[in-house]
Amino acid sequence: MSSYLIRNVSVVGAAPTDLLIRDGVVAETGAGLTAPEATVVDGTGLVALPGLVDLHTHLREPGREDAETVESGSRAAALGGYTAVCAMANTSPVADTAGVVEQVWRLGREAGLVDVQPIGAVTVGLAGERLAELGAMADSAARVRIFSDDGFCVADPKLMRRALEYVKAFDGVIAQHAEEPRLTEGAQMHEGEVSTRLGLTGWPAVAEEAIIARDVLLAEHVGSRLHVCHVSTAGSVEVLRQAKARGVRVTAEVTPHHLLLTDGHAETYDPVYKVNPPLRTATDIAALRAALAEGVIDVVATDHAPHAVEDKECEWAYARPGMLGLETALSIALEVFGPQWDLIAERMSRTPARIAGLDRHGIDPAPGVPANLTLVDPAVRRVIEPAELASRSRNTPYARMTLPGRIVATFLRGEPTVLDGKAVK
Ligand SMILES: NC(=O)N[C@@H](CC(=O)O)C(=O)O
Ligand SMILES: [Zn+2]
Ligand SMILES: [Zn+2]
Repeated sequence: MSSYLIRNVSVVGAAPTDLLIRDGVVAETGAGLTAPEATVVDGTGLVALPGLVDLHTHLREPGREDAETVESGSRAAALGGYTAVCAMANTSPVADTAGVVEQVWRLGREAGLVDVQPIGAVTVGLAGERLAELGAMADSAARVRIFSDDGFCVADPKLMRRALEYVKAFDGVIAQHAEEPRLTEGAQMHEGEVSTRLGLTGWPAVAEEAIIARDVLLAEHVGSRLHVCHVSTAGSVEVLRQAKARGVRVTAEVTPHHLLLTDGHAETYDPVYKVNPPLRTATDIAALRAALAEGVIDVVATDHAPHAVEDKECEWAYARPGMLGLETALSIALEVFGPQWDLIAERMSRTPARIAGLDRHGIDPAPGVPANLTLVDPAVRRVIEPAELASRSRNTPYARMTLPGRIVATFLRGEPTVLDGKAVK
């Protein structure tokens, strides 16, 4: 195995030091280290973070390899500073058996660019009718601990209760896409002033908040772990705040786009802004930012949702919801929060690693720690060019925007997956 000496780097915002990476771990830290055999990386002006961990990634394989593969999504993740991603189950076939989650896990190992941790479906075929083989997925080589029907809500409260009870045995967690389907029939965007003006059917905030309120009560009742996907409204934040104050075992995520973009973008009728849950208002954004800073929302998760051109570049009503996220998430975090490195490490690495049970990730670089880390240049501002993204899809809402921060290098188990801002393989 090769060794790397990163010189003069700031670890999570602290005073610059050297980091020696050898045999897959951080071997030494300190000023003026020497290691003649090591490849030297100049870390001057760079910040080292524990490798980012994404709790919510759509990799599209198996089934929609034209939109993304485990390999292309892994490369996008590494370029975005990630060392681990949790792959959502809404593939084709659905990841609802030990066989499919093992296939995704194996493809992740073969690509070797990030650790791919499959998420298992809660119900067979995401149909919301009967529980999938949760135990078999947990016992498989993929060791699934997060289960989600993401894309759909587990709307039936009895099924949700049984799923929460079932995963308690192995400290699993149910990640809920909170959307009461009866309240969002035909919905095209956030229900509010803009939807009224445009005459588009609205997706009301209460459709999300009602499910979160129900689910925190269910999680409390059975003493199990709930994770809420892509929280998007100020009202949801209040429900979560109260539940956490009561000691309910609930965690929550917010996406970069819900921290930055409003429903006003729908006025362009550009389907790149169509997403589930929909972009909300400036008031919601302010509440989500405050909640993330306080810890009422635990993590930033990308909900990276690649879609092929024909599914996205069409009339708004027919376009699939979802947007890319992996290659821009850190830049959006910097845009929104500035160089609050400890907050960024906490919300994008340490806490998501803990929620996913990925015990070799989310640990700040220090002697003896697995060398899963990323180097960020916060001084660079870059223009986002969709054609330059590693994702197979192009549906970024940040096209031609200038954003702060660039990932210079990413290391997975001591080997670079990204160097000089470029994927190594
Ligand atoms: N977020 C989205 O708008 N779309 C996701 C599904 C989901 O996260 O609900 C997708 O799979 O495309
Ligand atoms: Zn979802
Ligand atoms: Zn999703």
